[in-house]
Amino acid sequence: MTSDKGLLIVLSGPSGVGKGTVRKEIFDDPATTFEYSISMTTRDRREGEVDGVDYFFKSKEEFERLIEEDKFIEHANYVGNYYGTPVDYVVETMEKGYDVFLEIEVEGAKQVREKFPEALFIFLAPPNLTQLEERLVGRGTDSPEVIKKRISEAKRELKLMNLYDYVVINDDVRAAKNRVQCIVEASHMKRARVESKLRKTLLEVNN
Ligand SMILES: Nc1ncnc2c1ncn2[C@@H]1O[C@H](COP(=O)(O)OP(=O)(O)OP(=O)(O)O)[C@@H](O)[C@H]1O
Ligand SMILES: Nc1nc2c(ncn2[C@@H]2O[C@H](COP(=O)(O)O)[C@@H](O)[C@H]2O)c(=O)[nH]1
Repeated sequence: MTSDKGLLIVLSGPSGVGKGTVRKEIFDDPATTFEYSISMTTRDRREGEVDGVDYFFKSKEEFERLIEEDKFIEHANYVGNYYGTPVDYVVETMEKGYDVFLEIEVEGAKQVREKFPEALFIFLAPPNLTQLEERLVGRGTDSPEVIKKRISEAKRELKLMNLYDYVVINDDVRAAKNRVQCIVEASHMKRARVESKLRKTLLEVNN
C-alpha cells in the first residue's frame, strides 16, 4: 500500500495554453501543499527567467550526459531543445510523502505514464486553436517561426488529450486553477477509499 507516499501530478498540454500561468496561480495559493519539480532544459533563457527557479539551464552536452546517466524520469526534444524531469528530486520528495507537480509536454507525459501508471494526468486544453495562437503571440517570448512550430506541435498534442485522466479547459485562469485543485483533492479521496478497502480485505484474509 502506498498511503504514505505523495501523489505525482502531471499537468500537460500544448505550449501557450497557460500551464505556467495556472501553475503559478496554484502555487500562489497558501492552501497548496504540492512541491513543484523544476525541469532541466537546453533552451536559451528568456528575459526574466532565473536558473534554478524557472528551469535548470544546461548545455546540450551536459543534458546528454545526464540522459546517459539515467538522471531523468522523462525527457523530450521539443522544437529543437531538450526538456527533462530530474529523477532524484521527484522520487525523494514523493518518498517523504509530498505530492509532486510536473508541468511538461505530451511526449514526456507519455513516458511518465509508463513509469508511474498511478500518477494523475491532467491535460490543459485551450478553448480553441485561435486563442492558443493569440496567447503564444501575446506572450511575446517566441519568434513567428518558433510559434509556427509550437502550433504545429499543438495540433498533434491536442489529438492525444483523450489519453489523460482529466481534461481541463483553460478559459479562465482562476477557474482552471480551481478545477485542477478539485481533481487532485478527488484523487486523494479515491486513493484513500481504495486503500481502506484493501486494508479490510487484508484483515479478512489474515484472520
Ligand atoms: N485563461 C487564459 N486566458 C487568457 N490568457 C491566458 C490564459 N491563461 C494563460 N494566458 C496567457 O497565455 C500566455 C501563455 O501562458 P503560459 O506561458 O502560462 O503557457 P504555457 O502553457 O505554460 O506555455 P509553455 O508550455 O510554452 O511554457 C501568457 O501570456 C498568459 O498570460
Ligand atoms: N517533457 C518535458 N517537457 C517540459 C519540461 N519542462 C517544460 N516542458 C514543456 O516544454 C514545452 C516548452 O516549454 P517552454 O518553457 O520553452 O515554453 C512546454 O510545453 C513545457 O511545458 C520537462 O521537464 N519535460
